[in-house]
Amino acid sequence: MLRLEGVTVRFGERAVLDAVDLDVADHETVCVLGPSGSGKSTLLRVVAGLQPADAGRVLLGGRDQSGVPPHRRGVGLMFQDHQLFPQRNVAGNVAFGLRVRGTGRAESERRVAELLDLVGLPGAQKRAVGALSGGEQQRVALARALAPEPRLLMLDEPLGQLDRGLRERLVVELRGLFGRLGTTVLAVTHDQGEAFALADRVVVMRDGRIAQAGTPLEVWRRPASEFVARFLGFDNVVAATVTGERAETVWGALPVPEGSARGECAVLVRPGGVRVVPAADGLPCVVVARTFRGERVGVRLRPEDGPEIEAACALGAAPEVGERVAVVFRVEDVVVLPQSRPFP
Ligand SMILES: Nc1ncnc2c1ncn2[C@@H]1O[C@H](COP(=O)(O)OP(=O)(O)OP(=O)(O)O)[C@@H](O)[C@H]1O
Repeated sequence: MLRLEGVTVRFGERAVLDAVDLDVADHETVCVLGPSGSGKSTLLRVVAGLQPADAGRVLLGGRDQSGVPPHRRGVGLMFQDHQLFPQRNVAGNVAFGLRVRGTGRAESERRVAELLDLVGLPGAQKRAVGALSGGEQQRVALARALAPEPRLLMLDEPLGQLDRGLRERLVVELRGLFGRLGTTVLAVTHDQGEAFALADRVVVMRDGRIAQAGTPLEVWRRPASEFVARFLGFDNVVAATVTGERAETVWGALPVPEGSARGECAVLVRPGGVRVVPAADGLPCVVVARTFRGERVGVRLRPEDGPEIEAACALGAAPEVGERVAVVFRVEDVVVLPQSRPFP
């Protein structure tokens, strides 16, 4: 459906997109994740035809899009601030793209009603957009983007402005909706929770390049680099030398999965794999903080040497601040990070 081949965009000396290759299959939802300034919006703008590429090609349905203006690409765009037309009511907003295409009045009304049902706002045609809540406006913007039946729907921080509860609900609804419609979606977000919940595949960007692409589970289980691991919120990362089934680190010898590549690297331990044990049996640490995280307590531990360690403990089992404990590491939660490009 969509293919980017070596797409590069430069602003002055700086490559904001640096030889990006990306494929999006029919009916697939791909979420592009990355810190501010990593080039996510620029990627969408290039695909939409709003930003020319300095090198490389964008293909839609196998056709090179160079020279094809935005309105002829058949892509729908929904921006962060959803830019509804304030002087039009809900129906006027949703029907906008249909009118531009010359759809007749009766057909347009039918389609607007159908789309409003779809986004959970049945009968809202006559409501003024200014009187809608943030979440309702977001749904209207989505209905408007879907109305011309774009072959590719692109969303830029689609839920950025909304509060957490509403975002979590809408993500679930969107995923269901895209599945039912068979829409192909390329979305951009800086929120990993949102990307993981929405996407079939996530693409993590760093400085205009793809740092990792994979299913949410693959990326979560096996971050490809220290950058990706830290971006996903994993901070238990330490320099290591893998010598076989062990990795030598400043925290002592850590067990590593069978077949891990030997040599210098960084190693991540997920907090769930840090177990607090009786003091004689592991790496001695002092508890420096406890953070309540719902069913678990995040316990911050300071070893004698090396970076602090975060453990996720069961509610009743979390040690108190100031306590002296020891920790051991579960091999299932140890990940050898093959690319050790320094962070940040
Ligand atoms: N028209 C422009 N002229 C010069 N620099 C630009 C232009 N557009 C974007 N940039 C720069 O390119 C970089 C990437 O911008 P982009 O908006 O693609 O990042 P982003 O990952 O979407 O960030 P955010 O999450 O903050 O929206 C930024 O450093 C930005 O300042």
